[in-house]
Amino acid sequence: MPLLAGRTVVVSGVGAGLGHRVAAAVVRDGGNAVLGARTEANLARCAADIDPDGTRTAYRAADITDEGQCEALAALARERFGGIDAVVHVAAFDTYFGGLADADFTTWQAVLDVNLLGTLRMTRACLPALRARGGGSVVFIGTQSAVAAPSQVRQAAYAASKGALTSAMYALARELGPDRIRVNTVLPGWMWGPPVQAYVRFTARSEGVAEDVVLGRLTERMALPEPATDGDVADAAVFLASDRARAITGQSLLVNAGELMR
Ligand SMILES: NC(=O)C1=CN([C@@H]2O[C@H](COP(=O)(O)OP(=O)(O)OC[C@H]3O[C@@H](n4cnc5c(N)ncnc54)[C@H](O)[C@@H]3O)[C@@H](O)[C@H]2O)C=CC1
Ligand SMILES: Cc1ncc2c(c1O)C(=O)OC2
Repeated sequence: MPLLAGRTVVVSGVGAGLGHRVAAAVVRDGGNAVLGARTEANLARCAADIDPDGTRTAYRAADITDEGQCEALAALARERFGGIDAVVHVAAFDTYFGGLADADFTTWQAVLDVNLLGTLRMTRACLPALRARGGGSVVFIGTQSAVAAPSQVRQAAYAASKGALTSAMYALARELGPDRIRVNTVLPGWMWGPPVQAYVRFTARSEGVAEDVVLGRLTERMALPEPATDGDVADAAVFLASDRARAITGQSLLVNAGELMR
């Protein structure tokens, strides 16, 4: 049987990068994907791409800083597909990098409001539906920067927001375990998708070096020759979302081509 046959998975933060890949993997593996993000045009494009017939996707604009919009996304899943089996939280404020000395704490608060509280808001909105199914799976997307000195600097707010999410996972795994709701985290490292591709292009151009040189610097610390792609991270997320992970909860899974191994 396909991994997600008959299952409905809510995906937050469906833009050009990981969210699109998770949604695609859900449909590929036989599930229904309910897509949320702030920009409806991106959602329509994603749905048309992964499900041209429109039978296994539904979408609506949902900003995870707004509780009502989180609840509306969960309601859409119930209306369209009769419930929720899993939620994968991709949405994140991941573009802000700045040092502590010149920190603008208003921005730092916004990072926490999206990455930490937004993810928890969205989780809460899905809880009644997950409970009604007799169990389910919650998948957070963290970052390797939350668990080790990263290959990036000037991102204390971002790393802290994702680290707090990983910590919340432990408490929630215990809290929701009796209802057979599992809570796990995928920790990507440098993930080869549109945002990192744009970073490599930008850095190569601004330093006047070839893109291969910049990519070489990123992969230097990895055990494997190439970085993980957003598709690799999506595959880990749909595994954790599926019943094949039925005995796995409260766990962090690094998907980073072995970057921290040496
Ligand atoms: N790119 C990388 O190498 C890494 C990415 N990550 C994490 O992976 C996930 C996906 O990242 P990418 O594919 O790189 O970037 P992305 O830009 O595709 O993903 C973030 C998405 O969240 C959306 N979003 C932002 N604020 C939102 C809000 N308030 N409500 C709803 N949606 C909102 C954005 O519009 C975007 O579509 C993020 O959680 C990111 O923190 C973690 C480690 C490395
Ligand atoms: C948003 C983001 N971009 C790039 C990277 C990370 C990240 O969290 C990370 O942990 O390692 C590389």
